[in-house]
Amino acid sequence: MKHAIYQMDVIVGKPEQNREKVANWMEGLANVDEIDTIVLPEMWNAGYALDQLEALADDHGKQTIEFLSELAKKYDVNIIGGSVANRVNHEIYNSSFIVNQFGELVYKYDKIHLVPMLDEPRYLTGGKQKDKVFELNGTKMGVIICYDLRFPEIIRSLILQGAEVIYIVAQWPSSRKDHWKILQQARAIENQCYIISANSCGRCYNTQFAGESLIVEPSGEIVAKGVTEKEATIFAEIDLDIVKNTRNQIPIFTSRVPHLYNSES
Ligand SMILES: NC(=O)CCC(=O)C(=O)O
Repeated sequence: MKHAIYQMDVIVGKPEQNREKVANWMEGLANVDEIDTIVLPEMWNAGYALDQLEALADDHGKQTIEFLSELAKKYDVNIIGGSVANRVNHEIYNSSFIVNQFGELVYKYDKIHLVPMLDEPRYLTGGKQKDKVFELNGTKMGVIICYDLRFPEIIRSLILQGAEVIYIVAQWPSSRKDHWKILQQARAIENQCYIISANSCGRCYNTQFAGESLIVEPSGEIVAKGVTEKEATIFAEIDLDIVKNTRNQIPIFTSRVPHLYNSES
């Protein structure tokens, strides 16, 4: 599966301009014919203009779904639609929409863990649905949003549902970029899966976002990486046989003893 990740400098508070930016980026992908899946970052419609989201959030994700569907059909690609500010009645969620190459919405995920350091709990509502895997081209996958990366339980849950690839869409700050890299490598190793991340790279008020979007193999090796704090397109092909081989060589999923784990839930 060939991927193109958009490490985007999101224009804060300007959904229309950001949609135009994404459309132009796709238009400019020289080899779009060969790409199977596109990945966008977190909150790419409005950025972290949290105090303006009442006016800027997409109503029931309608505009976003329509926009992503059209692009998916036009370029014959699956789209891991990053996430957008999404108004559902009186609440605003940080929601990811996944669209397949036929333009069909295959999954929606609302970010569960809201970030106190970015004031998200004041403006957003946390997702209430349980995480689920989705399928693209016959492969089970999962998506999480940024801060979710700090909660290993959510990725393990997706893996136990059969996911072989986990997408992380993010606006992760430069100030904690070591965590960004190390946590992704750890999640890839402990779950023997691919981790594919799209981070943003610009500034929002006083926060600089790190870029450094990654593709990490099940061994923890980084096979592709975006530049630091600048816009970039990261191309990488993943080989799902590597997941199977890794799981055969170090069979952690048959060695697990779940009835001895003192789970909280
Ligand atoms: N957008 C985010 O969720 C940022 C997460 C973050 O800053 C952190 O986990 O550290």
